[in-house]
Amino acid sequence: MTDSSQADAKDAPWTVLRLLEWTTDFFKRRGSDSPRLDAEILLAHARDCARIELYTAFAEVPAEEQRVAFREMVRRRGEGAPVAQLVGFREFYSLRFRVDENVLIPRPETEHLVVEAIDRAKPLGEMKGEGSPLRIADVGTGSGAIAITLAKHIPDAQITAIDLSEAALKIAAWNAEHLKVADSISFVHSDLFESLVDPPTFDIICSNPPYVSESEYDELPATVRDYEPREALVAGIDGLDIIKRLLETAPKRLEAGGRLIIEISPMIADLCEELVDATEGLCDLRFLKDFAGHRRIVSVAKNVGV
Ligand SMILES: C[S@@+](CC[C@H](N)C(=O)[O-])C[C@H]1O[C@@H](n2cnc3c(N)ncnc32)[C@H](O)[C@@H]1O
Repeated sequence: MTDSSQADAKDAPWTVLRLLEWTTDFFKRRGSDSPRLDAEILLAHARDCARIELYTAFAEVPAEEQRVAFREMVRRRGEGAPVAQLVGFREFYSLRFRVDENVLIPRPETEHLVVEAIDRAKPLGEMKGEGSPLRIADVGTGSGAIAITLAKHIPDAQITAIDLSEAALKIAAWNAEHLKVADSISFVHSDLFESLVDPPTFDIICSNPPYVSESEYDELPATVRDYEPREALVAGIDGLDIIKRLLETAPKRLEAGGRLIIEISPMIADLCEELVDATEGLCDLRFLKDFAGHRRIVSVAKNVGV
């Protein structure tokens, strides 16, 4: 490039395309896994448009206030803030969930759990027959991603969404209201099932529990560790504290033939298998793999006749 063409490039207007290219490069240098996507989501948010609309606006120069808003989000993203927290939402199973620092940002892996629950709901619903709605629990509901998605996809299900965090329950209830399924879900503040009086039983218990060990937590990227709630992630020295308690309680809380479906870390899959084998009342253990081919979901039934 000659001196004069370099000067021209420097003075070129900050079009949508130029902003995206500069920001992508900046995020790449900051170690983002998805620099272009991050840049597009933030710019679309600053312009209050759909991401796809940026593609027909490459030559446009955003208004000054949009650039100021964008610059601030880019700065915070550069420091490690998750994109979902900057824009205030995350897509999960094609639904838009509000998120903030009080809830785990829903992850794509958790969609495998939802698929398994929807698949299992069909035969269980047929067994119960019309007029007997399926009862489903989502233990550790966070933003409500699992409970709300199931309410959208399993007609007439009665869903109990439980969390130990009152702040998370408020976000989940807001999401249920805005996604128009509030009538199907009861939100309960509880340590697992402990506050549920007069033990209700469920046809399906779902949970994406905390499953990170203390030592793994220290190794998590700062964009997770510094921004998402520790209580949503860590479960004791081996990551199994909550899973062990869920397995212990599940046989009492499930209908015969009902299913417990839990997301796990692939690193504890063998230990989970041992724990399930040692739990009386559970049978038919299946692991579902994520897109990387790792065992990510445990799906296990309660023995008929227990
Ligand atoms: C990994 S997050 C999952 C959030 C959401 N279900 C999702 O998949 O995106 C775990 C959630 O479990 C909640 N939690 C942790 N310990 C709990 C307990 N003992 N009883 C109920 N909820 C608990 C946390 O507050 C957090 O919201």
